[in-house]
Amino acid sequence: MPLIKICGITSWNDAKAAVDAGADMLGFVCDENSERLILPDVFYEISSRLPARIICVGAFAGHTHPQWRLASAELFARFHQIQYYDDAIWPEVIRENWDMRRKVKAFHLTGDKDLRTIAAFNGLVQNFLLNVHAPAPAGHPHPESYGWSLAREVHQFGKRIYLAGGLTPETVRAAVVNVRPYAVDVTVGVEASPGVKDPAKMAAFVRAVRGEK
Ligand SMILES: O=C(O)c1ccccc1N[C@@H]1O[C@H](COP(=O)(O)O)[C@@H](O)[C@H]1O
Repeated sequence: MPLIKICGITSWNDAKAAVDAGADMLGFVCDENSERLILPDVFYEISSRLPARIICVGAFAGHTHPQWRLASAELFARFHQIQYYDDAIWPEVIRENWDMRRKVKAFHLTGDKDLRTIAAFNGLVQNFLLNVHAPAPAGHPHPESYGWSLAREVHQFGKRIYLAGGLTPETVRAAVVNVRPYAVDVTVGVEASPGVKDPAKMAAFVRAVRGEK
């Protein structure tokens, strides 16, 4: 069974609902342009109240909020993992101190060419997050699962694969069966509105991952 990461948590109510639904990992977005930005003091408060089993992931892409750029090593230590796209502006404290086993390199997987980019990171991190949004070539026999078949090819690198990209309670079971990821990662598919989670959608997502009705 893959681990379940619910990303874009912005409040204690949403964090609690995600935990109650059965999430294993919670993602906290540090990008100042995201509708799901969380500030350090709110993250501190939420992370202080979470059960010990929950893995906290800091999500970095683009313009890291100034408060996060200046945040202390002690606060960053509350992130069990850091997930990052190449365009992320790194806080100094992460650049210098982070263990590769706790880094999750995120990629947009849009086609075959991205597999070569991913190969170049093979020796650098142990976890790959694949944000799959790959339109199938014209006439492809299985357009609905083309992106997942690309994601499956990434297993050749022997990394932990975190599968993301438009997953919903309706699609996640097929994604799990197709790709067999280490973890699934969802944001928009379990939201009521941008930055606000829907408890019923989170519960349905978890049931679907587990293959329950
Ligand atoms: O969702 C954001 O705003 C965000 C901002 C910065 C880094 C990561 C972010 N979210 C990640 O987006 C993918 C796909 O999520 P979705 O389910 O397709 O909405 C996922 O990895 C999130 O962690």
